Amino acid sequence: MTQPILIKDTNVVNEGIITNADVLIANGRIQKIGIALHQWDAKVISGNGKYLFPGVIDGQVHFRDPGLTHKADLYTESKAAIAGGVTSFIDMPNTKPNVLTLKLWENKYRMAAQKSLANFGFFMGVNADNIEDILQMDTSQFLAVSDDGLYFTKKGNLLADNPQVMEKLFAHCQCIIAVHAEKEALITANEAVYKLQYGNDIPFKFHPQIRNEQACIEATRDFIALATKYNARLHILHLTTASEAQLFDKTIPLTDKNITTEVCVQHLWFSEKDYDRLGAFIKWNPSIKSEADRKGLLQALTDNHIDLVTTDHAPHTLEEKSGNYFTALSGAPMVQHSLNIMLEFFKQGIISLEKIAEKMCHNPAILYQIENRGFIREGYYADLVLVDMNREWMVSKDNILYKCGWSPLEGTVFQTKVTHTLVNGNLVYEEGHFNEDRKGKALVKHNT
Ligand SMILES: NC(=O)N[C@@H](CC(=O)O)C(=O)O
Repeated sequence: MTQPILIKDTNVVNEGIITNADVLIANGRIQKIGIALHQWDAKVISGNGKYLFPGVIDGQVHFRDPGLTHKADLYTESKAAIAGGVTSFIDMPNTKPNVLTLKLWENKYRMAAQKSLANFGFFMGVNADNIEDILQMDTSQFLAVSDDGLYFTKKGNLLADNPQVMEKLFAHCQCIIAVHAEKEALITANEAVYKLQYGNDIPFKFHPQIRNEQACIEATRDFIALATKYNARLHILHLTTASEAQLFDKTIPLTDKNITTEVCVQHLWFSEKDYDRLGAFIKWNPSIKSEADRKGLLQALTDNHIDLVTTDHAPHTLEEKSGNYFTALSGAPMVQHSLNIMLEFFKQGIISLEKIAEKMCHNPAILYQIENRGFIREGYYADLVLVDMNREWMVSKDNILYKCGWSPLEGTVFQTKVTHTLVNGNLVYEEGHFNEDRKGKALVKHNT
């Protein structure tokens, strides 16, 4: 039995409102939300002046375990996540080997149960190599299948570039199909044009012209058409252009949507103007695009064209990020700072706290049908984040927890700070200190 925890006198941000309340936690769950609660044997945490959010659920991360653990692993990255208020994550299949079989997928759950401090779920990988096997399986057991990142190991194997594979998958898959929507053929043609002029040393600022809007929107349009044809459940990962966002219906409630999408914090935070300063550090796929796209994506998020905020946390070592346009790997770490970024937008008057909770906590739980998480409700798991809304700090090497040890945000001053993070009712993070006794749990999919 662990000691109960009583968070006193805090501002609870949940389901569209902010209320002043106490929250009592025992046996891993939220026992009671109310006024002037008492519990004689509880550890009391003052929430006075602070804001309590449901733990963030990051719907897209690359924690690199197994096989790529020189740059990240389930322990290091889950720890970084928790320091940033992320209590659950769903990890992508482009680990080594790629997660293309049931055995490898189950193995990831076994590993995470030993190593991860946060709760975990795993995408099942799907591409041209394993499509027949996938369709023999009960796909409803997966939170989702995804092709994300798999093209790194075998170029040209993106779903968007394999019409026959796509048709089969969309016709038969019984779970969410989460896709990386970029047309590789267009990108390769653009690369060739810039290569003629610059050789291998194409300046990074041309990344959005190479991995351009057209490559994204054409792929996104095709995926939507296919999902509509088969009435399939499609989720487009990491949207990067304002025009794509308009393809998604903002009027349908999330529970009724068959076609959903997300945006990553980096595409809300950085834009084209940052390439000169940060170069390869902000080379992502899909690319960081124009300032108009950045603003358009923020607008599309607040007006509900976009359903989720994720990170696509994709760490690489500094060595892997050095080199020329072609050799510097795409992706960067983000999971420790995503809530901070969104709270900075709140400070700028762009988004409300309630909307942040909706897009980062409630909606991932609804979209991936995650049982008893994502909300501050009696009986739900106590995955909670307490935030001091007025504490400045600067991202620097000595507070970055990623195994790769760097962030494109170094030098950024945030005005808010996570002070406490609870996972399954355990106080795993408190003012810079970790309690690593308890590991995270597998996310469970509910049946409705
Ligand atoms: N997003 C990235 O730029 N990189 C991802 C792969 C991917 O999502 O394409 C990675 O795994 O490094």
